[in-house]
Amino acid sequence: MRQIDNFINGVFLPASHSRRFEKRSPVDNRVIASIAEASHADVDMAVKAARAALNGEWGRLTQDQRVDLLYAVADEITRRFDDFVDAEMEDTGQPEHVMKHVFIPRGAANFKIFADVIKNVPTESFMTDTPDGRGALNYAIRKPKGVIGVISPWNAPFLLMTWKVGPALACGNTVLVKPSEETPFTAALLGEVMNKVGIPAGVYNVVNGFGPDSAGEFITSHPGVDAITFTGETRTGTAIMKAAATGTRDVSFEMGGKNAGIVFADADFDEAVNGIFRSAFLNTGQVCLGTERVYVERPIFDKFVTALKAKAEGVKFGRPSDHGSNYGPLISREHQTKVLSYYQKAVEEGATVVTGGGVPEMQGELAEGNWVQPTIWTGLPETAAVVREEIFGPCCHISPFDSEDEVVAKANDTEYGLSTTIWTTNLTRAHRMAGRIDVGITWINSWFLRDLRTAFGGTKQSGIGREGGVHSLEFYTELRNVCVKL
Ligand SMILES: NC(=O)C1=CN([C@@H]2O[C@H](COP(=O)(O)OP(=O)(O)OC[C@H]3O[C@@H](n4cnc5c(N)ncnc54)[C@H](O)[C@@H]3O)[C@@H](O)[C@H]2O)C=CC1
Ligand SMILES: O=C(O)/C=C/C=C(\O)C(=O)O
Repeated sequence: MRQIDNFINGVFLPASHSRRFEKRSPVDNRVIASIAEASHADVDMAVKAARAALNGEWGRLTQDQRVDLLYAVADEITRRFDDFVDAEMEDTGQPEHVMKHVFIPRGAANFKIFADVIKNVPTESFMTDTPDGRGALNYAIRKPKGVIGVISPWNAPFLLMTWKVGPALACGNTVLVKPSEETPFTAALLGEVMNKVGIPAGVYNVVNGFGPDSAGEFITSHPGVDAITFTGETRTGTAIMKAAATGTRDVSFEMGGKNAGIVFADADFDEAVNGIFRSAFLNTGQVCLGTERVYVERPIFDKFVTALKAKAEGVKFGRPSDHGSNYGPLISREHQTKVLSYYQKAVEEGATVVTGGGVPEMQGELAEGNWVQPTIWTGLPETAAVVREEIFGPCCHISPFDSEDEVVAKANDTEYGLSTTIWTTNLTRAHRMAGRIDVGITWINSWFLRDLRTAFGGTKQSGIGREGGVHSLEFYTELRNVCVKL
């Protein structure tokens, strides 16, 4: 059984009040780890360590030295690739191929890309006229914002945590990370990496625990934290925003979604089916960018539903490392209960259950895991709860549509605005649609195809701010203007 401690000032420490909590495996609900729950005093100690590093060795490094260290972090993650894959598989129960090809390589990339960005992105300068004709030069310099609170979720723990830590460190900040209580493993492993490559003590700190009245709230309400970056549920974002208002700290939020997938009759049919299958069911549907509302142009509606059903019924449930398995459980019993309550609600609302709707039959210890079937519904109005509310499970509702105006109106009729995926061979229409759908990220004939230089974030209740490439620099640095009279 793993013992996970907090990582403060370069040292793994148990909680000062000795409290610990259990971590269970999603595949069979066995207790697989004991986690130190950070106290208020631990968080305070971590904030002080982060501040001291900022004012000490870390703050004195040149940009080139910092960049070299971040490259070393990425290389060390790659050298310990199998450890990270194993830890994340154990934590989330998700298949090995997803860890190996998406989530863990992305963690390493998150350090490299922002090391490159900080090195290569210029700041602005202006030559300014003055009344005496001598002129002035204005130029901007970037300064780290300070101690950054990083609050991250459980669905892609390493990817989403490093997506914040990478740019924060590249910009010269120090961080205080609170991974989700459901998935603390890789944040702890990253502490070992930081020590190994020589990141100064206090730059990267991890405190474990829960949200309210625990490590999450202790971070967001701590006056020594200069800015907060959060990924998680919209209602948690609301609570964090209130906490951040004290001291008027800056926030960057990536939150929920109820994303639409749109398939036109002229789409490459097989590619569209595969694309929507991935977007609805990857990671057992626990992807903020995932598609829970699918709209298919009427002439191909029945054929599309049949094809997606066949793919959903082809998944192989099992442990991440089981040969031949390609489908994992939900993260927790609590989340399984939530998702199954929506499966029940869909039936009560009159849905046609095309496939799924329950729990697969699992053998032996696996029968105790948080499994649910990939589920497809049709026949519901746009007002149905399962069509409006984020479920965050492997399920989607499919409706037919007859016109572009109709589908744009339906796609936009939500409080969220994170992403959409559009499938068509008519690129003129695709570009037009991209301008009309109110989301932060539109994929055309693709989904979750990421270029880390691009702006990432949501409109409406899906987020505040953009991260990625230069946009991350806007959040993780203060731009200061210097005016020189010539
Ligand atoms: N827009 C995006 O990029 C993404 C959004 N998400 C969203 O995340 C959600 C799933 O993740 P969860 O971990 O369930 O989200 P959550 O909001 O329950 O928890 C996220 C983190 O916030 C912490 N937390 C909870 N209450 C807090 C409080 N009052 N103060 C400070 N910290 C607090 C939790 O302990 C956890 O570390 C979904 O809604 C999903 O859409 C997930 C991934 C990406
Ligand atoms: O690519 C990103 O930066 C964000 C990805 C989000 C997920 O992987 C997720 O929500 O699962």
